[in-house]
Amino acid sequence: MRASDASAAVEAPRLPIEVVAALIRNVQGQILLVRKRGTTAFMQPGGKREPGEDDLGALARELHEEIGCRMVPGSAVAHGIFDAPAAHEPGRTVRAAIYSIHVTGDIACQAEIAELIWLDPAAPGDTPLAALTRDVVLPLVVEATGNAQAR
Ligand SMILES: Nc1nc2c([nH]c(=O)n2[C@H]2C[C@H](O)[C@@H](COP(=O)(O)OP(=O)(O)OP(=O)(O)O)O2)c(=O)[nH]1
Repeated sequence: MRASDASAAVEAPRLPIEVVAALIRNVQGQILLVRKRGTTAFMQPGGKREPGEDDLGALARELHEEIGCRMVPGSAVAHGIFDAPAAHEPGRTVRAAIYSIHVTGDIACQAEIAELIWLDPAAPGDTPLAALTRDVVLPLVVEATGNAQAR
């Protein structure tokens, strides 16, 4: 390897891991989180887009693959795009387009999901959470809930 190649390898910026992520709430205001097989942190359902997919197409596919349910058409509300340290890949950043959505059908762990929980966003306790969920999603939900109660 030439010296210039070696330095390029060291200095090449690592692109963020781009995902779409779902914020799903029940009538009690709890949020749905999943834990993938072989991992410890709970996170938003979702994942990487496949070539040619738009955000909602990817989200609908990931939801069905991960938790078996369907996205209610027209229910998605975009919160924006947020960065956080990636949960499973040390040193990488995850860049997530986050959508609140409603779902229909039974919710149940599918192949790659080990566990799902409904978490009170105001009281996560010691639940192990991915950074995106802990530092972005929970504050989003708590702020939105506070604003709604203040009205
Ligand atoms: N879905 C999701 N991924 C997250 C969150 N937080 C976070 O760091 N990630 C990271 C973990 C992974 O590095 C990456 C998602 O990759 P993944 O492998 O689960 O995506 P995928 O289901 O599309 O899987 P694959 O096609 O690569 O097999 O984003 C989150 O809240 N939801």
